[in-house]
Amino acid sequence: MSAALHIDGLSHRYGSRQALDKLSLQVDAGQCCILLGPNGAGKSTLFGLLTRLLAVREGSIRIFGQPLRAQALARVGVVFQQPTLDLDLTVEQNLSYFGALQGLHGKALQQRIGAELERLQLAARRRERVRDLNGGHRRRVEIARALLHRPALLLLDEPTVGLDLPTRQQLIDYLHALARDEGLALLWATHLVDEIDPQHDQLALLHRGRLLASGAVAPLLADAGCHDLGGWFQHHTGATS
Ligand SMILES: Nc1ncnc2c1ncn2[C@@H]1O[C@H](COP(=O)(O)OP(=O)(O)OP(=O)(O)O)[C@@H](O)[C@H]1O
Repeated sequence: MSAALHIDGLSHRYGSRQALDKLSLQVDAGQCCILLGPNGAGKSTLFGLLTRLLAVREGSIRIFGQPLRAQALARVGVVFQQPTLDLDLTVEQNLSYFGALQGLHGKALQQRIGAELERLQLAARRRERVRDLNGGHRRRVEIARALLHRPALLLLDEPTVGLDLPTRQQLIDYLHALARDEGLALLWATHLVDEIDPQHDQLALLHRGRLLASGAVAPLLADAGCHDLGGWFQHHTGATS
């Protein structure tokens, strides 16, 4: 079976600045891959390439074995770093608009909206304007929207930025459960090691555009002679997480 996401030899430069350098990475169905990297590591550049905001000039990206075209992107959900909801529309209107773009209509669309809002404990907020929601609720609406068309691969670019600790923890648990219980493949960019589930997650450490290490947590720590992920991150990047 093809990997959910297969990246091979991917490079990208802005003028003379090499933002990504021959990155190869694979994420399988049911796997949560945490893409760790300090500021400027190349995480947003990678997300730009994965979502076709940037053109792939060197290397390749395949989604379930397909090249990165509209058909393959239909199986992908994305939560960008910056919120992209329309604040003057209600939760339902934001989701309806997006659902229609994904080819969902009528009863089926209403059912999908109801189901995702219910799962994220947002059903009571359905008719509220997004402007009236707090940051944690807005993020949950964005996640509901990204899952509306039942993607098999979910891309998350620092999804917990700006949230308080309890809200962050709820989201972290919810996202991990999507991989563990529902078989989604997740690629989740962050610079916070406390978002990692050391038992189940795969790690990919990006630094100055290059993949320094990847794999399961325990062998990576053992290889580097480190006892915890904070120390491991610092050992490789010189940065604190
Ligand atoms: N549009 C651009 N033009 C020129 N250089 C850029 C551009 N976007 C990013 N870069 C550079 O490319 C490198 C990778 O940046 P990128 O934003 O992908 O990193 P990041 O890991 O997402 O960082 P952050 O966590 O700060 O968002 C950095 O050196 C950055 O300065």
